[in-house]
Amino acid sequence: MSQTQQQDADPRSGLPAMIAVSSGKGGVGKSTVTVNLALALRESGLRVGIVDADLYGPSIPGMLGLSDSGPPAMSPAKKVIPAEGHGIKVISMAMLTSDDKPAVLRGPMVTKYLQMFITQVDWEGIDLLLLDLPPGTGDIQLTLAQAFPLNGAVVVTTPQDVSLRIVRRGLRMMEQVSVPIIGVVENMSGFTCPCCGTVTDIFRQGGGARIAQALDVPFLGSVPLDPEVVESGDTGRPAILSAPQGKAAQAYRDVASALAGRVEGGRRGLQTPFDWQVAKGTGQPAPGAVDPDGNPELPVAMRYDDATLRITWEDGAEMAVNPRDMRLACQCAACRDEMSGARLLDPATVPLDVAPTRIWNVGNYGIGVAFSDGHSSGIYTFKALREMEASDLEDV
Ligand SMILES: Nc1ncnc2c1ncn2[C@@H]1O[C@H](COP(=O)(O)OP(=O)(O)OP(=O)(O)O)[C@@H](O)[C@H]1O
Repeated sequence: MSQTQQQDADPRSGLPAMIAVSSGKGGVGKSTVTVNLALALRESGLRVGIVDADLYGPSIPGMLGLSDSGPPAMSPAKKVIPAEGHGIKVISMAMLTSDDKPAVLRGPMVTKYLQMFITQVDWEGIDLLLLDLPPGTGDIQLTLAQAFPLNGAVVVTTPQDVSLRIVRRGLRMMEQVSVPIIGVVENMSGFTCPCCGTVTDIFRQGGGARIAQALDVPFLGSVPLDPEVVESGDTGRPAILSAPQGKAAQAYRDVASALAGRVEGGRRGLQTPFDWQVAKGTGQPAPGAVDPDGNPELPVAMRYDDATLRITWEDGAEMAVNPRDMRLACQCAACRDEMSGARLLDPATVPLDVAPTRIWNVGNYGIGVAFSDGHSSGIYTFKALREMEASDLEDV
């Protein structure tokens, strides 16, 4: 297969919208929120899939009654067919390993599995993929945020004030890789009495809303602590289905509609993913809207003419980038010494008319560029690109 053919078959293109569900620490009910949200969104007409990205502690199949689904089958197009429980398609490490064989994976394998879960699974027809992340802010979270253009992240927390610091860490990580925070969900907020339905606050109430306010992100709603939720999770029939009129089910529906509203209204910048074959003139990313109060480090349009890459930023600023300056500014390990930052690339080896042949998005925070001199390992963050405008370029 030629390089061009490979590029045409970019497995990231045509992916559904993706939302990560994360939490600063384990046991706050993130997976339970994920399955119930998926079902609530399905009730509202969306076709939803779940990627159980908690490779070391997969729990989604059990919650959807799929504990014995066995290894997944392959489609004629050689894609993995996800299992389906209560109308929700799901892929999980639990389907690939048996219970008594825990997944022991080193970093590169983690990346490989996550990429496989997203690009090698038949998600055809799915509108929205929820990614149930493992708790915390480690490798898996970063890999996903960097490799795929996540539309946003939902952070699940419990009401106690002590969660604030932990949630803040999670939000910062998402911020660093430009994944927008869709909002905070407070779980186990108040206890619902199974006899009379009265809600009693066990922890100090409203911690989730306070966290959201303190960190200046939207609050999506609270889900009560409800024995029905535990029971239904254990039996593979989530609360939305087993007690559809219950307080918890109603709370999940409220969170789902707040989430859906924010996803639809919240798309900004260039439309991602994109894989722009600059040399062939195909796949140019569709532009987003300019907003004078917008993000100065978010590109909303890119075009290439007159041997110049022209970028429009959300704040309306226009920038013209010379492709050779861009090539010489490459920060990849082949072009820069990782320790000292000194340039390893000899400018004399870069043709004066070097041009980008292909530009693709890297997550939500940058672009990868393939140049006509054959170099394609550089990543240009939006922040670095915007700063190129002001910086003195090195002598060439
Ligand atoms: N609103 C709720 N009311 C009562 N119990 C709940 C609620 N939400 C979750 N739980 C229970 O809390 C336990 C942990 O939930 P879950 O596995 O969803 O957490 P998690 O944050 O995904 O954990 P981890 O990331 O460590 O796997 C489960 O037994 C679940 O049934």
